[in-house]
Amino acid sequence: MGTDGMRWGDLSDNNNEMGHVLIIMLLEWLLVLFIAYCTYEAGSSRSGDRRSPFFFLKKFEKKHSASFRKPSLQRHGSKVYVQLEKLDVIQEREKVEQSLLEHDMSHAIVCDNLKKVYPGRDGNPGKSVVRGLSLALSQGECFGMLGPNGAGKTSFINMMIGLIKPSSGTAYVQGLDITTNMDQIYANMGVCPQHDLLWETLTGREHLLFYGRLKNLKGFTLTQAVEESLKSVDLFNGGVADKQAGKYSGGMKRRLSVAISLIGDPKVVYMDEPSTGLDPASRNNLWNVVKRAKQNRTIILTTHSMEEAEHLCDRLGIFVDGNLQCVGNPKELKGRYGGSYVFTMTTSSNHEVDIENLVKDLSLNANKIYQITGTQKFELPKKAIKIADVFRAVENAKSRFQVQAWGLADTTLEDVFIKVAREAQPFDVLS
Ligand SMILES: Nc1ncnc2c1ncn2[C@@H]1O[C@H](COP(=O)(O)OP(=O)(O)OP(=O)(O)O)[C@@H](O)[C@H]1O
Repeated sequence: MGTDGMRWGDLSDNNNEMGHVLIIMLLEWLLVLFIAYCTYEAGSSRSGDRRSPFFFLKKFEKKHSASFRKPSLQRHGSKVYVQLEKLDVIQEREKVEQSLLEHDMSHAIVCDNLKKVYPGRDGNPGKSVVRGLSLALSQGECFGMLGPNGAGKTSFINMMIGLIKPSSGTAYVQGLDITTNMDQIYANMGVCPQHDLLWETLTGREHLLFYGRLKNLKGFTLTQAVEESLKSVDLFNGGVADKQAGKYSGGMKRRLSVAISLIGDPKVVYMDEPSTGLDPASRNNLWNVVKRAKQNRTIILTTHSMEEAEHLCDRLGIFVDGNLQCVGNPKELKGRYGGSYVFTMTTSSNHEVDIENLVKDLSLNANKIYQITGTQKFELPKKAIKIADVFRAVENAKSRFQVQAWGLADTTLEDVFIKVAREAQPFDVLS
């Protein structure tokens, strides 16, 4: 008949290998469990994108690459670009990496090394206009994108709204990937383009009804949303809403474009130079609309107006030649890049040298920002000068020659912009 088989007591018997067998089975079980976890994680990620089964190695990989990233060389045609990332930009990139790694949903928009290269034509090399933009924007944040003409701001927005495809990298809007889930993103996105895209023969109300329907609003909800929208941009009273858009003033058209971008309560809105071409009163009106709209929405706004940026935005990024040069709130940027006073003096042109000498006496480290027919502007390092000394020097100059005007001011956002844009150009391109 059969034997009793193995018993727990036999484990201590050196004549059988049962102890070893159990240890091997335990190790195999742990290994299979780990492989199953990796396979599951690789198949389920935010936005439905597949992750590498070796995603767990990324933590080490990222740390390694971050420390080597600072100055990097890129070749485009005959030009060599030196990328010198500033600490704030590096920190923003790390924030993006962390957010992606942890599936952090507190960010409404996450751009992950977004790049755009327009293909070259007639044998010319391609044009790189967005060179690896990494940005993480919180829910409810209004982010201002500043930059000189041709910096790549519109190209960036066009990628975000699905008009053009990124050449590499991607962005996530509320966890949805712009390269694969644009249809879902559209349902919760609003756009105010740089130039008003309106039908001259349709009224303001008809525009909003049309765009409201595109956002899946129907019946009473649609009528109510249109009415609220018209009221919020001051196009409701006096029958304005039922006038053809072709008869609207520039300010009214712009306000209608902003209203269109906000209909259906989208959680993410892009505004490309919303107040361009408006007179100060219309611009103030529009700013009030945007300010009201900021609650609970993430807005990316491009602008050439420093006043607008300071007025509306929680954070700003200065974008030059496809690269983010700095990022922070307006106060931080002024503090970081503005360790100086701006001294301006206007005299007749034959006293320009006297002014240069006056400034040199105040501080040998002063920098001339510009000189235009008798008006000179200098940066004076705050640490090196006393305001009283400046006043004394100006009084002294006034006793010797005619000073038409002068001023001493703290750094403005415009000074920061000029400084950052100017510093970025010579370093970025070494031909
Ligand atoms: N479809 C295209 N093909 C090739 N080059 C393009 C294309 N669209 C834009 N560019 C070029 O890309 C660069 C960036 O243009 P973009 O409009 O994105 O800049 P921007 O910062 O929005 O400028 P602005 O402030 O003047 O609106 C410019 O040099 C422009 O000529």
